[in-house]
Amino acid sequence: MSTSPWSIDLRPSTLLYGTNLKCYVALAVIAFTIWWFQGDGAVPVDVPYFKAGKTRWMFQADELVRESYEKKFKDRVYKIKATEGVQVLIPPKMVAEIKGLPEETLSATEAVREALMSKYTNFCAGSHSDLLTLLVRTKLGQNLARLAPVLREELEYITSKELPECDDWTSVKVQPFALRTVARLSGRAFVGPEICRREEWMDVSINYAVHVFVAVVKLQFFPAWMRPAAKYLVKELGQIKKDVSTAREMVEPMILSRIKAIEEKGEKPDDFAQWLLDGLPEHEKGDIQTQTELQLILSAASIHTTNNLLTDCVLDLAAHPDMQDMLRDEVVEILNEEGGWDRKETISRLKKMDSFIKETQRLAGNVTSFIRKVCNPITLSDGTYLPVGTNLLAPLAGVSHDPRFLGMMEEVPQPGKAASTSSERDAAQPSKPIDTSPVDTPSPTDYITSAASYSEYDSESVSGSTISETPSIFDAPSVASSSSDLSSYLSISKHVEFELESERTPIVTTFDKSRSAPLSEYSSPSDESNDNSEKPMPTDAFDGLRYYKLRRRSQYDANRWQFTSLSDSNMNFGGGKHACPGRFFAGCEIKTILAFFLSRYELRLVPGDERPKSMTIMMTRSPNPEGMVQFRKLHV
Ligand code: HEM
Repeated sequence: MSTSPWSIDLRPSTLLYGTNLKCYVALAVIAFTIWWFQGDGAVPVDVPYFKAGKTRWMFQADELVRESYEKKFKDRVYKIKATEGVQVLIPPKMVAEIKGLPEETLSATEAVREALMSKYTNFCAGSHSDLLTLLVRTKLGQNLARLAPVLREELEYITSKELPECDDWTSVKVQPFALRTVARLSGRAFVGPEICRREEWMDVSINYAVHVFVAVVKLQFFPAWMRPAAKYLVKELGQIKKDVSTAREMVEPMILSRIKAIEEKGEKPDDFAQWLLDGLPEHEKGDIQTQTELQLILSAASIHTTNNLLTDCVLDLAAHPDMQDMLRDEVVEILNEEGGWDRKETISRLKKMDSFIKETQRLAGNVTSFIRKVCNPITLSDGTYLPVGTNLLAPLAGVSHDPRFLGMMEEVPQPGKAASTSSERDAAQPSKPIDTSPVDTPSPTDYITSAASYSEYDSESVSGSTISETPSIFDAPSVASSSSDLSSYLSISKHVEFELESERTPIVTTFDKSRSAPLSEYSSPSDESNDNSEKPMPTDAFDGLRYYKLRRRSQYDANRWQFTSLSDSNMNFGGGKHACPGRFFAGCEIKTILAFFLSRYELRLVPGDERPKSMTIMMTRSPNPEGMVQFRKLHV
């Protein structure tokens, strides 16, 4: 019998009936009570508490984080009791201090492993995580131009099959359609056309992440010491294993035939599966299990994140018909030019759309970001001591409404002196910036970093955010663990360095007034946005051109406020070495889909409805899966 994701499937299944139902309820109550009273098991961190019940964290984390940030703490470090244990929230200026710390001191991998309970869910790229990230950032990022027409082809295919005709206004449930669309397009880039159109692939690539998430939520109801036994009550753990074996059945013949084709004809397809095969050390090329698991992890990292944003964009388009007209004009002008869809720079020229997507993400994006675990003690510049085991988060839901970080105020809090680690203190060295990479140096106006230093063109095509983020062989000991692995890794690494070098624009290191010169590209007198509405709207309002207007201010701003730019106050893609390497692909995918919709349909909310509200479960905010929008074919 199918149960809701919240129920626990106890065997035998008859347990759910008759007197056994009482037993089930009793067990659920016991589990809930234990969960409620269980200690958080967290290390003591001497910072103020924002008092709130765990259930608030569970169902209203967005309001909770925003309230705690806005009403009380803003630039101070504080903590909240969460279902995952006590979480320490750090403001942007502290993120700036610590984001460059090495993995041995501040670990993203450990934090994710713990948050996703890898011990039980097996969700972990393990020693291949650096390779996975490197390939996404470089090979996938650099091939966006080649992929764009392929993605469009896949989009035409799925739309023709799954979107109704829409000759007149037709209601469409946005989230499920968008999810299948993103899964199909991503699948095309990840595993190629043979597999991506198979329904079984669609199913596992979407549901593997769902099963991991639900398993984690269920396991959280049990204290850590009960989980080794409680895992038998969580049916999703079994589904995860099944997903891997179903995926393996598809991946295995593909990999084997590719290895054969390379040997016999030297033929190579152009997709992630091939880049991964090329990137793995020789003795792992036949390791089908690893390649299957990495494909599922890649799908989990990319499909739901991209779909959530795409769905929110479609809902915002329907709620703002004026934006539709403006974006459609831009799309028609740029994409309808000769070869528009196929040209390398086309997608990056959709600057109003870029702004619109970024604004949607600001208001509907993550509740928190920068999930990290302290592995060596850190002392922040304000004296806060973070012991080993501290769980860190950035309070994104609060920061994203703070006018100081949206170019609306001149004065922003200055970064403090940098954090120090225990080894530095032990050596009695004076406090010095730990994150010494020039591009990661906070600017005086905001803690802007990394990708903001790349031009739009480079961001779209290079897919690198900072030089310091380009992994060196020294960053990847696990990949380069033997001499043959080393040469294999080196060959990727050299290739990558070369490509980055050749496409990179000069890195801007410190804030320079000359960069504030008005940007002629954005200053056309005929431009409808070059009017008295240059000022962004208040931060609670949806202003689709907010970032477009900011980008018009100077070359510096043109880079700083792109969808893919990172900063310590705009952390929807995280920050530092682990910042999302797939954001360029996500941007390309979303722009391609929105441009396609806009050039063929008009959209509106269902008459009488408001824009469907997002839902939050713990740190995850997602669009309402029932949310409807009406589509109608444009008659041009
Ligand atoms: C709108 C869509 C997306 C959002 C909002 C998003 C967000 C994030 C965030 C917040 C992180 C953690 C960064 C940190 O801790 O500093 C991350 C990491 C990651 N993302 Fe994305 N992501 C998106 C799309 C994608 C796509 C399309 C891919 C792959 C094609 C991808 C691949 C990854 C990978 C591999 C990591 C791990 C990086 C590492 O640990 O080094 N993401 N993403």
